[in-house]
Amino acid sequence: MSIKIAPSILTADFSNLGALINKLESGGADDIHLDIMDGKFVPNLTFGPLIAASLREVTSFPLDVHLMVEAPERYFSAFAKAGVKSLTIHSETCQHLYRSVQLIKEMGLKAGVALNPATPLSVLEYIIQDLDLVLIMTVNPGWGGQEFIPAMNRKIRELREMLIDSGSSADLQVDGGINSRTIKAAVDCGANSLVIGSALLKEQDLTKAIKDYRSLAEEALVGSWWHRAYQGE
Ligand SMILES: O=C(CO)[C@@H](O)[C@H](O)COP(=O)(O)O
Ligand SMILES: [Fe+2]
Repeated sequence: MSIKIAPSILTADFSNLGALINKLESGGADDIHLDIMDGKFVPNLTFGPLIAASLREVTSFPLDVHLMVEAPERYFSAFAKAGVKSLTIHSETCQHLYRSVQLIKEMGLKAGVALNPATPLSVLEYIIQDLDLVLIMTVNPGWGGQEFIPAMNRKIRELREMLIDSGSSADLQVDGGINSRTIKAAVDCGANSLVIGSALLKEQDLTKAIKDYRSLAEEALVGSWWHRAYQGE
């Protein structure tokens, strides 16, 4: 199981997005995390598939889409046409979560499910084997720059146990408030994919910052309780 660093561009200077993406790519990030908000499921409003398609023009970097929108199925095909790699939908927004996951996979994309802080892991019980990624919200969705909710570490640990028990090698992604103070405990508990927004984008030297975050996370991974379960993969 490898560590993945997925910068979120939510707090970026949007007048200069192409240049930022190129810097993150050459700086060694694994994916770019795109936060799509509809002003309904979450109060904030961001952008949609057109921006994803424009970014696709300037980079071949994997685009990882986090859909914080009601009835997300309405946008699957537009994002697929925009050339994104993965779509992560919130369980709270889907009447038919299983069907929505299948639709994403039928479009040839990786499928993820995100859970708000208060949503129990039990919603994943009968679907976990179909997922490429599970995203644990470690803040309330809607804005960058919030504080990590400490109670989420137990949830991360319990989800990692579920993934191991079901033989799944899906990524366990954490999103919200990840920084140099919180990254170690999140990986210790079971996270391997780290969305980092404001803490990363405030750095002058993005290459160094990505490298430093990766080192902190890899060190925590090697010392973690769950690392050995994936050896030999
Ligand atoms: O999905 C979200 C917020 O809803 C995130 O992707 C944040 O944008 C991460 O930003 P930081 O908490 O790292 O600043
Ligand atoms: Fe996100």
